[in-house]
Amino acid sequence: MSGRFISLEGGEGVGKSTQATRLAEALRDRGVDAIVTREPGGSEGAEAIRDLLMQGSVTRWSAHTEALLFAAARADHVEKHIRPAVEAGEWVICDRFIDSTRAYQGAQGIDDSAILALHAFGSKGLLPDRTFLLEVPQAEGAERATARDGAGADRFAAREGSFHEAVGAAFDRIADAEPDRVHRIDATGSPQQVTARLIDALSDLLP
Ligand SMILES: Nc1ncnc2c1ncn2[C@@H]1O[C@H](COP(=O)(O)OP(=O)(O)OP(=O)(O)O)[C@@H](O)[C@H]1O
Ligand SMILES: Cc1cn([C@H]2C[C@H](O)[C@@H](COP(=O)(O)O)O2)c(=O)[nH]c1=O
Repeated sequence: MSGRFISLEGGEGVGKSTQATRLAEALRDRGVDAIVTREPGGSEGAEAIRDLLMQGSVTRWSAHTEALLFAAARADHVEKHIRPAVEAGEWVICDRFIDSTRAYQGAQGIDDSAILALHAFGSKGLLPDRTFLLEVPQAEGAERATARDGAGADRFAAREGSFHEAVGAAFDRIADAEPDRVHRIDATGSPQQVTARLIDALSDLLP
C-alpha cells in the first residue's frame, strides 16, 4: 500500500518542528509507520545545500539563486528519500516543502509560476497529500523563535518584520487558492492541543 506525504508549513517559530515530531509519534501510536524529514535538507545532498543556504550574510544569495538552490535540494530529497518512503508505505511528515519556496522566495519577488516550473522539472511536481498551515500571530511566532535561537538567527529569521509579514501573506494566498490540499491549523495553545487538532484534521486519511 502506498503511504502518505504530509507537509507542515508556516512562518518562523509557529511550531512546525515540534509538531512534526509529535504528529509522527501520534500516528505511530495509531499503528501508522511514520517518519519525519525537513527542508531544506532531508537527504545527504540536500543537507549540504542547506548549509550553503542557511549560513552567511542575508545578502549572500540573490532571491533567484535561492530559488534554484531550494529547488535543487528538494529534487534530491524527493528522489532519494520522500518518494521511496511513500512508495514503501510510510507516512512522510515533512517540516516545510514547496509552499515555503512559494512564500519566502515569492515574498522576494520570484514569480509563483517560475517556482512551480522549477518544481515540475526538479521534483516532477510532487505535491503533499495534505499540507497544514500552522497559524499563530506573527509576534508570538517571532517571540518563540527568539527564545529558542537567541542571537543565533539564520539568514532568513534575521530579516526584518516586513519580510515576515509578506511571507505570511503569501502563505495565506496559497491556502485560499488550494483549500483541498492546504488546511489551516490554529497553532496557539499547548503543543498537545495543536497535535490533537492535526490528528483531527487527518481523520479522513487515517486507515
Ligand atoms: N504550542 C507551543 N507553545 C509554546 N511554545 C511552543 C509551542 N510549540 C513549540 N514551541 C516552542 O517554540 C519554539 C519554536 O518551535 P519550533 O522550533 O517547533 O517552530 P518552527 O515552526 O519549526 O520554527 P522555525 O521555522 O523558525 O524553525 C521552540 O522553542 C518550541 O519548543
Ligand atoms: C524550505 C524553504 C525554507 N526557507 C527558509 C525558511 C526558514 O527561514 C529557513 C529554514 O529554517 P528552519 O528552521 O529549518 O525552518 O529557510 C525558504 O526560504 N525557502 C524554502 O523553500
